[in-house]
Amino acid sequence: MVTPRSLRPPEPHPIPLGSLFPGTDRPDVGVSGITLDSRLVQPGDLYVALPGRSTHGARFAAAAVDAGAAAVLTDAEGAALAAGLPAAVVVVADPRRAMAGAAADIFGRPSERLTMLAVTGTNGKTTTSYLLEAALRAAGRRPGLIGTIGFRLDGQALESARTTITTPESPELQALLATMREGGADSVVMEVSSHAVVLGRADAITFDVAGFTNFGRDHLDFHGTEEAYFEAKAELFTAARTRHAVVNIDDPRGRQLADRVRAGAAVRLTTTSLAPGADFFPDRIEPQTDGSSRLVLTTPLGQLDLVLGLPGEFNIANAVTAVAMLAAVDVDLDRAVTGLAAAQVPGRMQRVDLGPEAPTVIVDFAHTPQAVGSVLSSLAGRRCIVVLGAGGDRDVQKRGPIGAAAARGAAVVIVTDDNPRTEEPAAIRARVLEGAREVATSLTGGVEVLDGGDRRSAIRLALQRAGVHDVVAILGKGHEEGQEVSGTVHPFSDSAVVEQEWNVLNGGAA
Ligand SMILES: CC(=O)N[C@H]1[C@@H](OP(=O)(O)OP(=O)(O)OC[C@H]2O[C@@H](n3ccc(=O)[nH]c3=O)[C@H](O)[C@@H]2O)O[C@H](CO)[C@@H](O)[C@@H]1O[C@H](C)C(=O)N[C@@H](C)C(=O)N[C@H](CCC(=O)O)C(=O)O
Ligand SMILES: Nc1ncnc2c1ncn2[C@@H]1O[C@H](COP(=O)(O)OP(=O)(O)OP(=O)(O)O)[C@@H](O)[C@H]1O
Ligand SMILES: N[C@H](CCC[C@H](N)C(=O)O)C(=O)O
Repeated sequence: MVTPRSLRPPEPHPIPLGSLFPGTDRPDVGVSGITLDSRLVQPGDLYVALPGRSTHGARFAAAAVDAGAAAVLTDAEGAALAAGLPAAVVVVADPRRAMAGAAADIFGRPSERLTMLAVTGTNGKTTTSYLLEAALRAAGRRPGLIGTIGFRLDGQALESARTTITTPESPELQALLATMREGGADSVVMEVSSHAVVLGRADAITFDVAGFTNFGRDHLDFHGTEEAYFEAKAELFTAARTRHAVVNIDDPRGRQLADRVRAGAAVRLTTTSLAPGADFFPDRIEPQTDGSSRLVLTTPLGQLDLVLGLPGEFNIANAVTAVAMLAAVDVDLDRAVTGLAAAQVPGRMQRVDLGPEAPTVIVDFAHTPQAVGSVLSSLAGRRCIVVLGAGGDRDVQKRGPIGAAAARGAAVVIVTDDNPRTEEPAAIRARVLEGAREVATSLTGGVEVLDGGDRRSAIRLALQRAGVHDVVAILGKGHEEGQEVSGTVHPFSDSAVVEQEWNVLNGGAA
């Protein structure tokens, strides 16, 4: 079977172009779908020709029309490029913003018939979304899930080719919401990245609740400054975008956001924290030997007992945020929290079991300095060997701090490649190594910092160096099943490579 690049509801319902753009000179043209990629055009689509970083989508308008596009939406520059096309052309000042409204209308405004829950924050979006999904299902709801790992309906993966994009562009997003609604979803949990807010991907949706997990260093390549990055996230908590804000106030940006929402008085506010002083916080945390925790939460609705299967204090914070979001949309909490005991997230604090004679191996998606720090502090108490790098074509300023966070939390730091993309792998490693070495030389404990070369070799080295009582933490790629090098994605799964290299080290076949 060919995996579809994007999902659409099976029965298109054409609507007149004039109902989308009342000023158009071709109001009767019927439009039954929408896309911003000429390669994905289906007959009857509105092709949105957007200006991009490398080219203008209008250069592909002729190909889109050949593929059956009924109309083209673009800006003035695009209109000049698309002049003479045998299709209706609608010209607006900001086609990206217009696209979101048109996508919602074309697919029947599905979000208005769903309970919509958004999660944003530098780290924890995917984890919190999975916790929400598990809890909603335990409460008898049928949730859709949209995020970095993919799309799911009621716990089952939907078949669709994926990149690592967290929040799809509005045409794909609205089509997905409609597909989920037609598939019986009553609610949708989605990750909303800061890119998505700036690029208007989730415009035309008013969420019932939006949750804020935390704020740290990432994506300065896209946003330019930390302030702009914060403002992008804060925008999700305005009345045009959500009815209720659930804000974790454990970091200064969370407190700033909560103050702002409170002062604005247009959006209901619930605060969460790991400590007293918020509406929802854990009153008691009892760690269990298997990594799970028994929690008693204080909430405005009374005390709530629950078991959280995911290890790590930061996951307790994610769980508290999830519970407060469920309360905000009136889900039966006593039933919902029973789903949190068994909830798992692929590639997040994932244990790779190599047997009783082997070190403990953890695969985790930590790819920010803050996430690396949280994971390593959750493993404190045991000698830890960490394997990590940083992605190419992403925020260069986080590379040194990622190395530094690793050196602060581990006994041995093995620096390797993440997804180098179009960059020279050794140059990326050099920045991470530099950050790690700076910290290592300032510490008295004798942290060892090594250049592990390619990822397979680095994993092998870590396993060679680890004793049975040690922990090997392989960070940055989590659930990813490929490694992108110079435009090609090579199959690569950290957990599978760990198993292969362990077998080889123990005399077996790869
Ligand atoms: C760097 C970046 O943000 N790029 C976005 C941008 O692409 P671009 O400007 O490079 O586009 P371009 O290549 O110049 O092409 C211009 C237009 O022509 C179209 N085109 C191009 C070629 C063709 O044959 N046919 C065609 O129609 C393209 O679809 C595009 O609309 O416009 C595209 C569509 O408009 C976006 O999908 C794309 O996101 C890319 C895929 C991306 O990687 N984004 C990342 C950075 C991202 O969004 N990340 C966030 C953050 C996750 C987190 O929090 O960790 C996310 O939500 O995933
Ligand atoms: N609340 C948290 N605080 C700090 N670190 C966290 C938190 N939650 C998760 N992490 C760390 O961040 C990593 C990524 O977590 P997760 O995938 O849930 O975040 P995300 O926001 O969805 O990331 P991305 O935006 O890249 O998809 C985890 O593997 C873990 O190491
Ligand atoms: N959503 C994040 C994921 C990063 C994952 C890491 N493995 C990398 O490739 O940098 C990004 O696109 O920046």
